[in-house]
Amino acid sequence: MLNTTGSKPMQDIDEMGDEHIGTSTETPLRADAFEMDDELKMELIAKHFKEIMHILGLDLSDDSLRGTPQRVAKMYVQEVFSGLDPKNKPDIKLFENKYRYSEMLVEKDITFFSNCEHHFVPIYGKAHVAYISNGKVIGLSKINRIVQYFAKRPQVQERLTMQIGNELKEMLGTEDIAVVIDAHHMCVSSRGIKDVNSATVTSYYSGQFEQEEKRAEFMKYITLGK
Ligand SMILES: Nc1nc2c(ncn2[C@@H]2O[C@H](COP(=O)(O)OP(=O)(O)OP(=O)(O)O)[C@@H](O)[C@H]2O)c(=O)[nH]1
Ligand SMILES: [Zn+2]
Repeated sequence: MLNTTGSKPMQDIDEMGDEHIGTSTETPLRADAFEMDDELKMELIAKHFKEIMHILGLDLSDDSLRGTPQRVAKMYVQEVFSGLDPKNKPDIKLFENKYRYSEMLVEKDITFFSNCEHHFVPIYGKAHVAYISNGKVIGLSKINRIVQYFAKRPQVQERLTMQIGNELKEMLGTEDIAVVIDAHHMCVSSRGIKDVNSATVTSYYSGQFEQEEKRAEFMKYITLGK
């Protein structure tokens, strides 16, 4: 579901901070989020980032700083926030479960890097995912790709966890999905409270994973060897 505040022109950035209380697990995007192409987005981000650097008092004629606005713009659009755009969603083909494998499949220790939407600093950690096939099987690397796609957005960990869970549920046509994310937020470690040791754990359980026994089995696998 798209945020309907997006009917405003993109230039109207002073009004982009409108309060919008959504109940969805979708990332709150403006309706016109993809009207600009990536080239124009990078050009405008670079322009505004240059302004931020200028306001901070940095000398943009310095050799090392001169290219930074363009580097940041490219990094935002093509790398760290590329998962905002559905055109970058991984193309995933499923297979028939011809082996009739009926136990859970666990893809664990998927390293990801995301960014906190409150401070725009990194969140990094591990995602552990499991599903029980309802006839369809997914290539292993595609599970990692789904995690990376949703991580490459400004995020809160709860939403990241649910977006991965919901996507797998829909794609695989099974209710039986588990996602656990164990992550560090640099907004907690490098600033603010500056706690370098705490970690945040979130989970998504549906279908058979709502049973204590299945969760315990999943937990056993993700802690194997630790
Ligand atoms: N629930 C949740 N909170 C997050 C996440 N990432 C960051 N936060 C928190 O979002 C909150 C934002 O609080 P504010 O009080 O508006 O921000 P702040 O003044 O920078 O707060 P401090 O970090 O305590 O200095 C902070 O407590 C962050 O730790 C996340 O993924 N999930
Ligand atoms: Zn933060």
